[in-house]
Amino acid sequence: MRTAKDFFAPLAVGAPAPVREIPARPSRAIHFFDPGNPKMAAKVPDMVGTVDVLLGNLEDAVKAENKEISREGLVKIGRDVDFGPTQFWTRINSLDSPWVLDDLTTLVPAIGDKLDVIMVPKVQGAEDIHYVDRLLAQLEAKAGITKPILIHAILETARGVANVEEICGASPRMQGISLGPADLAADRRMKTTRVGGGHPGYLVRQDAPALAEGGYDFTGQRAIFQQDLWHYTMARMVDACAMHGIYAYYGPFGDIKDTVACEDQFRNAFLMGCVGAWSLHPVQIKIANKVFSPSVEDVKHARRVIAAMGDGTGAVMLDGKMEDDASVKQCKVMVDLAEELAANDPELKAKYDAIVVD
Ligand SMILES: CCC(=O)SCCNC(=O)CCNC(=O)[C@H](O)C(C)(C)COP(=O)(O)OP(=O)(O)OC[C@H]1O[C@@H](n2cnc3c(N)ncnc32)[C@H](O)[C@@H]1OP(=O)(O)O
Ligand SMILES: O=CC(=O)O
Ligand SMILES: [Mg+2]
Repeated sequence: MRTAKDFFAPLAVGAPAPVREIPARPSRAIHFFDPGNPKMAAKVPDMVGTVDVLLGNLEDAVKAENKEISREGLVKIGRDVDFGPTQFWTRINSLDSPWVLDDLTTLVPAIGDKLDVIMVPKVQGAEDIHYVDRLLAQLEAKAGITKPILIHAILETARGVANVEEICGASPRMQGISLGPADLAADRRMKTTRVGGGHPGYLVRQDAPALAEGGYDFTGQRAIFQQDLWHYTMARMVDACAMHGIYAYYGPFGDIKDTVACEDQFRNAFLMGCVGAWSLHPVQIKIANKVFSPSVEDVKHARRVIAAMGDGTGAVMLDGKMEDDASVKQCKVMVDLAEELAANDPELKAKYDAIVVD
């Protein structure tokens, strides 16, 4: 384990100094595209400014025979496109794959000055982050890169979940973590066959009504309540990320046509502390942008509480509810996020600016 004195030292002579704090940049939707798919690649320049993160995916969903074409496509996009306010990320192949070394040794020299974050799939423990950390430092030094490339890990193995705290704290490059429900389900031997979302079989059933003569009626209709399969993992991930000052994300929602359930899944993540989710299809960008932006009502309420609480200490009654130091802190989280997002999103800024606090 690196000692505190060494934690922020560059891991290669000539590599840029690691950041001390992960910048709070908007990342409501991490939009996946295959850089080797000409139709998707052609859409990228026009998506700049409409989405917070554009991620060129090289891992799963790219056919083995197309890995090199996709990598070359990503280099071309990285060189040609001006990303403006939009972040540019990539997802490399897994660390045990035959492609990952070429991914890193090609991408960093070619477009390392454009890449904000590298997403690493199937992370099992801190050792995986240490490997990428050192290699990135060596490649950055060799290429003369001046801004350190950050690392984002996907939580999609049972061992990764068991080690999530150490993964989050493994390097000052750690930007955040996404839940990868599809691979995680397979690795855990869950009996689901979908990409994220709920499952109708994972439920709690209303108690059977009692009979007048004693006993219970097990034959009638009873309400069922579908439960969230991902709650435990999401909660562990959010706590681990918050503890290390990095960001948590829900990952993919594969039922592209079910925009309603997608919105629900994203909203659960937002409420639990995530800052964004993946978008697999352009239709999911709008959902993420909406859900991960505080609503006008929430911002208005938060501003009222902050105003009513003065210096932020003590207790007041507002609309019949007690507010105190802890509710002010929650309201500040909401208002700070709103301000961060509005700084990049004029439409959102206009909505928040129009709020009148009574
Ligand atoms: C499961 C765990 C994971 O690892 S999830 C992450 C890996 N998966 C991915 O990255 C999947 C990315 N998305 C896709 O491949 C496609 O969106 C899938 C889901 C296959 C659907 O594609 P398709 O049947 O073409 O959809 P469509 O006809 O509605 O497309 C309309 C136009 O939009 C385009 N489009 C589609 N997806 C994207 C995208 N992600 N980024 C940019 N453009 C996209 C299509 O090419 C199509 O374009 P056009 O109108 O024909 O010119
Ligand atoms: O990569 C994402 C997943 O769900 O698997
Ligand atoms: Mg996966």
